[in-house]
Amino acid sequence: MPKIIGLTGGIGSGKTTIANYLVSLGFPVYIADDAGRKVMQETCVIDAIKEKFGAEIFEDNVLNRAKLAKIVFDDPEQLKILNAIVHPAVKNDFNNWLEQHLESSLVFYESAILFESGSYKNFDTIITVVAPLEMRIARVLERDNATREQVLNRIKAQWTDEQRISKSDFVIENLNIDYSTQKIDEILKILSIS
Ligand SMILES: CC(C)(COP(=O)(O)OP(=O)(O)OC[C@H]1O[C@@H](n2cnc3c(N)ncnc32)[C@H](O)[C@@H]1O)[C@@H](O)C(=O)NCCC(=O)NCCS
Ligand SMILES: Nc1ncnc2c1ncn2[C@@H]1O[C@H](COP(=O)(O)OP(=O)(O)OP(=O)(O)O)[C@@H](O)[C@H]1O
Repeated sequence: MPKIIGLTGGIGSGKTTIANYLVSLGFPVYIADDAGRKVMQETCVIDAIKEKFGAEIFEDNVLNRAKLAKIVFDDPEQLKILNAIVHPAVKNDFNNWLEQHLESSLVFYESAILFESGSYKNFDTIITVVAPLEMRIARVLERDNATREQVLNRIKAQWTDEQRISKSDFVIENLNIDYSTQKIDEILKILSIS
């Protein structure tokens, strides 16, 4: 059974960038955002979302993600409802994915909400990526063509870096990609020894 390493960090911290580096090294990495998108195309999940949020957030049976994002990131109670629908499906999807990687010694689970969702309890080690708040916001504004308010609403739905650091085994301050990849290399050496 592989050791499962959680990789987390707030929106715009750079965890997907670091996840891509791990993939380039040949490690199996499970990307929770991608899994979320995948399971949200399953009929049972679509039906549950329609029931709770209304069919009007779908156009030609395709979910308008921006419309749903507005609803759930403006109201924590609505986000809880959506999480309760999607997260169990992602957990099931991850277990199926893990079955494909039983021969690996190390696999990674990348998600912005490892702590918030409680899934960190299933992992041996947690690596958290951090960056100054304004740097994270600027990165997401550029990447997603989002508004500052939209980014801040997502940040409000997530733990703070201080909260994450207090429960992490390793912390990478991702100001510079070269430094971050060097830090990951150091962590990998420690993990492969332990
Ligand atoms: C509301 C949705 C449709 C918006 O989709 P959109 O394409 O705009 O965002 P995407 O899913 O790519 O997420 C982008 C980033 O938003 C943040 N975010 C997404 N979901 C959540 C959440 N439940 N809580 C806090 N932050 C979140 C994360 O930083 C994530 O990396 C989508 O985020 C969603 O379905 N979220 C609930 C399910 C979920 O938690 N998915 C993420 C991992 S399982
Ligand atoms: N050290 C860095 N220097 C400059 N830009 C960076 C750095 N790290 C990441 N980025 C860029 O910042 C943006 C956010 O990075 P990334 O997508 O990896 O964040 P994330 O933590 O996965 O965010 P999300 O929670 O939205 O998935 C991307 O456009 C990425 O290319």
